[in-house]
Amino acid sequence: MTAPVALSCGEPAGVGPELALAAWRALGAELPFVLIGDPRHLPPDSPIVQIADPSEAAEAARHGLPLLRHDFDGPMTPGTPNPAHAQGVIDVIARGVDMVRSGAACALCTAPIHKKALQDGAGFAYPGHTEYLAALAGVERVVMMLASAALRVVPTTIHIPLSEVPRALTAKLLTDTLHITHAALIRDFGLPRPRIAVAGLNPHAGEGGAMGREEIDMILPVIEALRAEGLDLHGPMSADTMFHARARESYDAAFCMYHDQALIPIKTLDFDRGVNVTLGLPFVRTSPDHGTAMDIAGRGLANPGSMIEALKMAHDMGNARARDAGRGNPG
Ligand SMILES: NC(=O)c1ccc[n+]([C@@H]2O[C@H](COP(=O)([O-])OP(=O)(O)OC[C@H]3O[C@@H](n4cnc5c(N)ncnc54)[C@H](O)[C@@H]3O)[C@@H](O)[C@H]2O)c1
Ligand SMILES: N[C@H](C(=O)O)[C@H](O)COP(=O)(O)O
Repeated sequence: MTAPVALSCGEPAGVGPELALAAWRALGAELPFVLIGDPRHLPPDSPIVQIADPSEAAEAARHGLPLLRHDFDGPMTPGTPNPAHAQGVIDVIARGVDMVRSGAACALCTAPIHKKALQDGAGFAYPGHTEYLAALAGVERVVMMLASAALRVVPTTIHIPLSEVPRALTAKLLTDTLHITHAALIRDFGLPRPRIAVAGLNPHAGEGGAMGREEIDMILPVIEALRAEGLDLHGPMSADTMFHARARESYDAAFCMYHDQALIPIKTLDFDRGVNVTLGLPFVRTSPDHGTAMDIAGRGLANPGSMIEALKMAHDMGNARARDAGRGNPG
């Protein structure tokens, strides 16, 4: 029997807990996952099955939402984070990582956290899951990808102010991020020769140096060096014209320079099915593409599509990696 996906509860006052329930209603026992969280944070009368061990999840999922209990102190009001919950949210993520690293779970899926609430409530030192998971795994460099049937995107820089992006972009960062992306497209997305389109940083990809020199001084030399290694890279491309339907047919992933350059197109095209997946970790981690949606939390309005896709991707990738490991294939 395959291990379940571990689903961390995320911000209790956000839409995470209700989406876990909606995902169980959609997936049932077909795709066993276990929510790590506090049963009091789910809608009243939710069909929860509390379990003591992840190995019980598959059977439990036939009857209700499998839940590994993690108690939080203090009340939960939908839409308003309780600072007393912040440390618990962080601890649940770490518990999920322990489960997947021990083999008790096949992959980790994370419900959204409210970053500022964690900073204010518990001094959380990381801008998001991505950086926290890298620290927990002891990995220096990980990569954020958002993926859906319509598009895959990678932002090279992630959670930093826009004003700091040009300084943060270095040839080494671009090279490492492209290597990780390329390897993951082969290993986890089954693309033997992935085509990667690399965006420029500036309008019109710098217009030959008239609107910025990062393309000439750094991005193009990195592309040329990696092409010499055999990577199928195109660019630097003008970011404004690389996301229309015809352009998207020419590549498997769009490699972008900063957060919104990458995330605006995918959230515009496929907000209800986009999945955030962290590349470069020693385990599989996915998440829905949206945040805590405080404005609609607890009202039954949240669309579970992205959570369902995130659970499916976690399950499929986690099991594919386990099969590869069984065959002695490091991927
Ligand atoms: N994986 C994560 O942990 C993650 C991802 C993105 C944002 N966040 C965090 O979430 C918090 C809120 O961020 P935000 O307001 O920018 O983005 P958001 O995605 O929470 O909300 C943006 C808008 O989309 C709507 N929305 C979001 N999810 C929806 C769903 N499933 N169904 C229907 N409508 C939905 C919201 O109601 C809101 O109007 C921030 O703290 C942010 O950092 C966390
Ligand atoms: N950058 C992501 C987004 O905007 O959708 C989001 O903040 C998630 O980041 P983490 O997975 O690092 O929490």
